[in-house]
Amino acid sequence: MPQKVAVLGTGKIGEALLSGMIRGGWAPSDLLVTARRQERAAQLRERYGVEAVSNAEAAKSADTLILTVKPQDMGALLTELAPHVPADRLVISGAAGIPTAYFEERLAAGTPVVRVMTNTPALVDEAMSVISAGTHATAGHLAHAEEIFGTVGKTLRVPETQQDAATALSGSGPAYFFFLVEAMTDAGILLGLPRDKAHDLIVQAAIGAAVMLRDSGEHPVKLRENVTSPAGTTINAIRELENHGVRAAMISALEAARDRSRELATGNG
Ligand SMILES: NC(=O)C1=CN([C@@H]2O[C@H](COP(=O)(O)OP(=O)(O)OC[C@H]3O[C@@H](n4cnc5c(N)ncnc54)[C@H](OP(=O)(O)O)[C@@H]3O)[C@@H](O)[C@H]2O)C=CC1
Ligand SMILES: O=C(O)[C@@H]1CCC=N1
Repeated sequence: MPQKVAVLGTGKIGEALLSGMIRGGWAPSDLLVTARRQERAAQLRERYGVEAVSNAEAAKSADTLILTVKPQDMGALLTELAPHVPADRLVISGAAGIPTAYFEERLAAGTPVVRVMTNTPALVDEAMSVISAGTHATAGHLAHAEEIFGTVGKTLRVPETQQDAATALSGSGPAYFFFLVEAMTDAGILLGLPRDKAHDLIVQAAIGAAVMLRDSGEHPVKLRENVTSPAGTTINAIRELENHGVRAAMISALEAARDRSRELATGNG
């Protein structure tokens, strides 16, 4: 019998995963979704041909439950779910910050829990999903989580102690690149380019740089040196970035994101 998977709290991340699973060949009849609002449930039914059910029904009829509500909503969801989740269900949390122990304390003894931090490039099958096992999760459970999240991009197993750092790097990471593109587009406007042209130039530079980072096998320092001609334009820009402490700002920013992930551990954030 095929494994049934339910996505509980199907918002941005839940929908990105759901759509990726369907693109990856999962039958909509093997998938269930839950939503807090009726209109959202109807939208998901219409878009994907999946059944939208209550959280309790999902817990009873799916083998794997993927919880994709906000950390602050996780406590209420677990209170609702706990009486309905048999201990043989695999529970996968996609929430930032919340440790597997939080779920284990609230669900039946022995319930396998896997924690996953994915990111929004799941929408274009370029996610980075970082996966950790809870106390009762086996190699088989991790492999099942990898099979699910592998439909939307790359996966990597890490010890759970590294999850808050992973959240700061790859979970939030796309936002930093969007922020940079926004700032560089503003710079293009200052330099006299129309916004749409500035946007296209920066986005293509970003795509080119990303593909080189992924495929060239070169260290980022070497790639940057190759762009930086003696007495040229690039070194003048780099001097300004260093003068403004951009490297230190990045380190502090990611440290702040890691710390916030730790604070979300209680689910009350
Ligand atoms: N956004 C991102 O880049 C990333 C987010 N995450 C994590 O993913 C999780 C979801 O984030 P995101 O998708 O951005 O958030 P969204 O708000 O888009 O999605 C959460 C959804 O859960 C629904 N919901 C809340 N409570 C319940 C409930 N009791 N039963 C059913 N549905 C419920 C919400 O309904 P309603 O629409 O009514 O609010 C909403 O649609 C978070 O835990 C976040 O930490 C992880 C990686 C990246
Ligand atoms: O900002 C957040 O809390 C979520 C988790 C990682 C990305 N977005």
